[in-house]
Amino acid sequence: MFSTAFLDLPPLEGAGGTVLLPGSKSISNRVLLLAALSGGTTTVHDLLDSDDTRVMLAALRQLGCGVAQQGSTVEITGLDGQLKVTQADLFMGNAGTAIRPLTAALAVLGGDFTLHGVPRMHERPIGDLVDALRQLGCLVAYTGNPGYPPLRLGGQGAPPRLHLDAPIRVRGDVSSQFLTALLMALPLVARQDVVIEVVGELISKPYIEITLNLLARFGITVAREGWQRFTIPAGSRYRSPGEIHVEADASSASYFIALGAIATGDSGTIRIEGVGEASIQGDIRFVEAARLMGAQVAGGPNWLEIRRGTWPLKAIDLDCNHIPDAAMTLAVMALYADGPTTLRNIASWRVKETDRIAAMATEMRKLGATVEEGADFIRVQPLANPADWRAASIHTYDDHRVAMCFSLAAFNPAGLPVRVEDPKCVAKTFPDYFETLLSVSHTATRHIPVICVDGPTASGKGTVAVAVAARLGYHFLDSGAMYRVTALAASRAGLAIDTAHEAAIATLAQTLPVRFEGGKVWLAGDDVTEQIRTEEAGMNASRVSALPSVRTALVALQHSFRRLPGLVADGRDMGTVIFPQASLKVYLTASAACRAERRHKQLISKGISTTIDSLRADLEARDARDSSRSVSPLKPAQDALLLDNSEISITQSVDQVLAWWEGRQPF
Ligand SMILES: Nc1ncnc2c1ncn2[C@@H]1O[C@H](COP(=O)(O)OP(=O)(O)OP(=O)(O)O)[C@@H](O)[C@H]1O
Ligand SMILES: Nc1ccn([C@@H]2O[C@H](COP(=O)(O)O)[C@@H](O)[C@H]2O)c(=O)n1
Repeated sequence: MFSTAFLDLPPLEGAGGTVLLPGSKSISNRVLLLAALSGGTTTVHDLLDSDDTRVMLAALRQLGCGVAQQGSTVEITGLDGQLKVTQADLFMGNAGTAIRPLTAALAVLGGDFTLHGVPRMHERPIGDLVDALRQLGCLVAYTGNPGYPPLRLGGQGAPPRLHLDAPIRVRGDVSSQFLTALLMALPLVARQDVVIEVVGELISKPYIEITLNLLARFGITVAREGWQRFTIPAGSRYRSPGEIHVEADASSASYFIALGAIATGDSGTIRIEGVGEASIQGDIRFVEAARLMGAQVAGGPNWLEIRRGTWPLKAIDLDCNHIPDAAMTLAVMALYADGPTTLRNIASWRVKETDRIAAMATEMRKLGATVEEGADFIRVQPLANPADWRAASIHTYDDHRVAMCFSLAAFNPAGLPVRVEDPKCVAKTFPDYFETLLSVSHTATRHIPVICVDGPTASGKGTVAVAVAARLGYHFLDSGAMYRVTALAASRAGLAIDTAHEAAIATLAQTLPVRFEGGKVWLAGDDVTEQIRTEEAGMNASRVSALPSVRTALVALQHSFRRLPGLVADGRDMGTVIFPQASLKVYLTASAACRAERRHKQLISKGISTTIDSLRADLEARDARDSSRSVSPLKPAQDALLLDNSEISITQSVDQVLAWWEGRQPF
């Protein structure tokens, strides 16, 4: 997951490949609660691992359920319809799919519970559910603003006396989650037939279909008359199915369906696995909307394949009540359409993680689009000409879907980058979204930004480059380590490091079995991280690096680090030879005395005893060889910015490099 303050997506062009999507949030949290309310143990496979499911799992543990997790498989040992713990303070984060059904289930079971969440959760309405629960006879109190969490349930010792004779009326026109909550809670008390009547036009019916489908898997068959009246039969009782698989998330699929429709088709198709035409999720109908806009979509029961069809995409005017979450993706697709697109019946967007109608309109305007918004609709004019597009920094409102949708703007025909602020907000449903997107996206190499940090020995290049890469979410190339590993491989092969063995060492370098993983360096299965860090290894690296054929042999390996979303490379010739077109080149230096002192401290801290004088002599000898060799000598690139950090801290050095970088961004 990218935990950086922002993620700069370079302009993207093509896309192709297979994506495995995380489990559906709606199904995951429903299944967890149903398993918790059932008796015995339910093994849940392919569970989504996200903020919202973690909130639900934490609550279930607090309530006394058994929870054993291994990867994406979780075993829930349920409560069999009886509370084990009758008092708890439950943190619900911003998970609507957790707070609503838990409120209903705990309210009908009795006990004394408080449920609260993050500030945005306290702005999300729950009044219609509370009204329905109060009709039933449950004790529910608002401890903050009326109509919104936090809530206190019960608190009077004895379980509530429920009035089940009359139909329980609940509004269905704000959120379908209130009806879902009742449908999941009332089987716990169905000593007689329990009837729920929906007041107003029920929105988001497909989510109710998911609820009914899953209830059936757990032994509850609800009788339904249209979408207005639901009856839970007397004697209903939760029965665990033993094992259950969670489908991949159909709304997460929408970004990749859109990707297939937008990205140039040369790179092939986008294949989505884990969800397909047999999905029980309503958002699978996003496929129909994408086809209307021109996407070519083929599919099987649990897979989809998408490629670009009509281009530009076709503008649509669509009632999106059946796909409220996935419809946000259509709004960004509309930027690539041949006319204005209107998405209607989306009032529920206003009460989601943020006011999504306002958020989408505001952020699309930053990209240059003309957007009209109403209480329950949004109309987007396409950005027909490349010149209409603007590079924008997209605010994401702690809303995963805003972040994911706007990543698709990186395919703009103007070749502009897009900044996504707070990219970790995708953790709500799809923690590895950006990694997945970038793994199937392509762009011209020249679009992938590179920052070069060159300079003499021990000037702090590695330290600064690693920190800059971490702040930007970029890859890191330690080119010196390649020369160090090559020298080690040569000595392991019994090759003296001299011109007589240049060809043999170059051959070795060309197929060097080196791997850089999690801060470690591996040579053919050996962890050589520490071994290559000695002063002797540095000196050998300097000798090997003076051999021209060895340098040539290592070029392709260094270029292979230039991957999306960007690279920070440290070495001696990053800016002069390896990445001469780099977007930013920094030549980092410090006085020899300062560098010798730093290296001394570094080695002493590792328990290696040495003297400052000998280190200074070594590093000056190394710099002299590196600067005077015939190929790729150490020197600042003509367009490098010089940074002498003798008198400044690591943090100041990093901030300076980032400030230079920011100064070159178009946002
Ligand atoms: N202002 C500073 N900027 C960067 N590094 C500093 C600074 N002050 C102290 N250091 C320390 O200097 C030491 C040398 O840094 P580092 O190993 O990153 O240098 P390098 O240039 O990559 O070395 P080499 O050329 O051997 O690869 C580290 O222990 C680092 O913490
Ligand atoms: N781009 C580079 C990087 C390194 N070298 C040589 O390798 C030696 C070790 O490098 P460190 O950065 O790990 O200290 C260095 O002294 C150079 O001789 C290089 O030539 N080009």
